[in-house]
Amino acid sequence: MRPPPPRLSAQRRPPQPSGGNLLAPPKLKSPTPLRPPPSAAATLRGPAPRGNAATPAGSLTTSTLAPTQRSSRKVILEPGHSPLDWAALVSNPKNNLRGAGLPPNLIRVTPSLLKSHHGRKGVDAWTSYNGKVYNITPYLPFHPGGKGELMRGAGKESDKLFLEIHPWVNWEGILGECLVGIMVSEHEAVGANELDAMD
Ligand code: HEM
Repeated sequence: MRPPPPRLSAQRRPPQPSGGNLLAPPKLKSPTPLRPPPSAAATLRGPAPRGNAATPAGSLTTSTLAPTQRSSRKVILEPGHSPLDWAALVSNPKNNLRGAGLPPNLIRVTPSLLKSHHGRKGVDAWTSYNGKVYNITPYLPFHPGGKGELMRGAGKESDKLFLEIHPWVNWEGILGECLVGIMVSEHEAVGANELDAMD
């Protein structure tokens, strides 16, 4: 038979689970004060992954991956190329981030036109995502994964690569100002290459 637990005044003692004589850990109010507010850069990304009670949304302190699988492939960006610097660049309408020599309207881009924008020999690098074509050249020095990684999508469709690596990144939020046009099949680009002119 167990000895009776030490007597404590009923007022001072929190309710105990039956059979337990350990004091409950102090209760934290809410996790919010422990977390810093989201950075301006974070607002350019998509919504934070949703968590559950064990892994609250936004908590990145735990991972189910082995340490070797977790190593980040982010690069150190040159000074002046932070996400905030990019945000400042895109917010200035004087910066033409679509590239020189394009009409103000969106253009029709055939697979061969996309392929010709490979990013070499002074030619801008274009890539497509969800059927839209973007000039990625101005974003190259700002890409947190490095220029080389981003260039893997140059001259071709990037949907698969992008979604494999960071499906949470808000593509349109970051590259919206670099939108060049939309993908069409090879024979659809007839006449003037301006979308308005067709309708
Ligand atoms: C060919 C396409 C792309 C490839 C192969 C690629 C590759 C990568 C890699 C390897 C990283 C580092 C991930 C890590 O280990 O933390 C990264 C990070 C990142 N990339 Fe890309 N990327 C591509 C396209 C893009 C595009 C088009 C954007 C913008 C619209 C973008 C925005 C970002 C951002 C914001 C991060 C940081 C992610 C974070 O902090 O969680 N990437 N990328």
